[in-house]
Amino acid sequence: MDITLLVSIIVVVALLAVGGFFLVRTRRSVTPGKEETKPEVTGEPEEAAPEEDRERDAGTVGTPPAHAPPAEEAAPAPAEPAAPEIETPPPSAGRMVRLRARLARSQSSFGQGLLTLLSAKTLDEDTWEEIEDTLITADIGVTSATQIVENLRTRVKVLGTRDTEEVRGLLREELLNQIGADADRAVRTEPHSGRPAVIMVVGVNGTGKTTTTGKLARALVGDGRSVVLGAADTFRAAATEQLQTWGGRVGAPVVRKEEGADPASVAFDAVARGIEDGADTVIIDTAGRLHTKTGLMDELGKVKRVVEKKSQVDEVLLVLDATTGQNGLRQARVFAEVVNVTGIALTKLDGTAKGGIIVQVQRELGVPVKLVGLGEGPDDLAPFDPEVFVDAILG
Ligand SMILES: Nc1nc2c(ncn2[C@@H]2O[C@H](COP(=O)(O)OP(=O)(O)OP(=O)(O)O)[C@@H](O)[C@H]2O)c(=O)[nH]1
Repeated sequence: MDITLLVSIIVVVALLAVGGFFLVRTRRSVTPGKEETKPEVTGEPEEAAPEEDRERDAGTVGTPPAHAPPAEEAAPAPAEPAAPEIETPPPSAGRMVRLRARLARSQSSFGQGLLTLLSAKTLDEDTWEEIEDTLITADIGVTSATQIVENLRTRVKVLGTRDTEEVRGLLREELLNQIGADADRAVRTEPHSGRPAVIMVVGVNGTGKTTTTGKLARALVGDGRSVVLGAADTFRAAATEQLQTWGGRVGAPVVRKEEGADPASVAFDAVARGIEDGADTVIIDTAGRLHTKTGLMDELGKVKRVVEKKSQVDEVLLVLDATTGQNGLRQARVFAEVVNVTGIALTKLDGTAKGGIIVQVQRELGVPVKLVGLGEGPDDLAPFDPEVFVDAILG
């Protein structure tokens, strides 16, 4: 082979090899760059293909690109928040019967204990003492417990029998006597002289005032009444919100002011609003206050006096927590001195077996228990019915 031809072939092969090498390098150097910028489904594309745009508009392509407006911006302006749905609460009649099972759950152990003791073969001194202790443990109070035992002893002796049904009947009568089956327990909610009835709700912190105010408003609305609520617990902002929620659910207007406002002025305005609206009942929720704090108790007296410049106060409901026992009694005494309590709302009776507090608090204050709270549900407040109560105790 000609040397020139051989050299030419070598040069051509060398050129081809070098060219091929650069071609491969260039490709390699482009590919990773593309990989860095190319979006994955959730990445950021340089420019979306029209098809992709349509898909994105339809919301079918993953996360939107960072430079694209967020979905919320693109979406039409949100509609006005829907007005809360006004509920139609059930009427108050027969509530305690409906809640009897709950009452039986919390109170019947005490009733069953009494019945077992009374049905014992021999009713000796020790057994009678045990009966008295059982009554005292249920917070019925020593005076009432002694009276019940004395009466039962006499009647059992006279009757000469201890048939279970008869014993049950005797105990039922004695308990009803102590509770007072004939007391006037109606909450004064009726409008009069062209004005709404005015109810003030008072008590120490956490007893359930706001909840009871809300539940009572619901029950009244359920009975076909119109109600205005006064959020005079200006001390605790959450209480106003809580009351607003209760009112909103049943369409009852709530008169409120900023946190720390003068509670007397809120109460006054609420009554004025009630009169203006021709409402049936105005219920004023007041701040929880310790009965031991003179300043706070004076303030409560002032709230009542200021309201009375506008209208008489028909009902002062003292809310007592049934689980606090003797302490509740002490609170009741002090409140009664300051604001002339006319009725008691005994809450949380579902959480204690000490239902006997009803007897004691009425005896101490001479004021009837008018309402009982039997749970946290919106309709778990009932007008107090002594017979249903005693029957729940005795099972
Ligand atoms: N189990 C039960 N809980 C109740 C009852 N009544 C109220 N409560 C609960 O008691 C707690 C306190 O109720 P509120 O109404 O906030 O008490 P308040 O007296 O207004 O409280 P302050 O404004 O702090 O004085 C809440 O968790 C209520 O749900 C009842 O009858 N049974």
